[in-house]
Amino acid sequence: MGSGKSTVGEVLARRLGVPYRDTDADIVTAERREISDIFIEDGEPHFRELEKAAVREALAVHSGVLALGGGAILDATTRALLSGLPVVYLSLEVDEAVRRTGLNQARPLLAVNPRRQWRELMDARRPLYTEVARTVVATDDRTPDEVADAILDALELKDFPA
Ligand SMILES: Nc1ncnc2c1ncn2[C@@H]1O[C@H](COP(=O)(O)OP(=O)(O)O)[C@@H](O)[C@H]1O
Ligand SMILES: O=C(O)C1=C[C@@H](OP(=O)(O)O)[C@@H](O)[C@H](O)C1
Ligand SMILES: [Mg+2]
Repeated sequence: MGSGKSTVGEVLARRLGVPYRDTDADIVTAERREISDIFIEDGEPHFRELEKAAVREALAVHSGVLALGGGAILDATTRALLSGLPVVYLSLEVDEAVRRTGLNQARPLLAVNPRRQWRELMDARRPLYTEVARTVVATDDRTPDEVADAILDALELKDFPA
């Protein structure tokens, strides 16, 4: 959360001239309610089911850049679907994560004590991100454009689509 998946995903897709899609946005559109409302009204397990289906659907029909929500990789089926794809793990440190997500109530998992919550989530998830990612790109001192550049470098796509 806050590493810039949604922001950089869009920049990257534009650079590559391919479509962009974000599974959180897909869920919001399909449900006609915000992610935070889904968490409040139906709980996190229900959100995770919606998320798993949204990722499966997007991977089946979308070709381009896909931004996932930060917790999507908690699901083993999702991790299996991602294996072999050029998955990028956008990393960042806690100070910058809190600066970026700050007082934003859109992320229900960070609504109370964001610094501690973010650290705990990351400690649990880091091994899963590392497991599914082809490459890790640090985002702390980079603008979204610079992060997109670093991704293109890391995936050796600088000359795409030539
Ligand atoms: N490289 C960056 N530098 C500074 N701010 C950023 C950067 N990437 C994203 N942001 C900002 O951080 C917030 C979270 O970005 P977002 O793309 O929603 O992250 P994610 O989808 O990983 O949760 C947004 O306000 C966005 O404008
Ligand atoms: O990390 C998480 O568990 C979540 C991250 C969010 O997406 P971003 O990573 O795009 O903020 C969103 O899917 C939801 O609030 C849960
Ligand atoms: Mg996002």
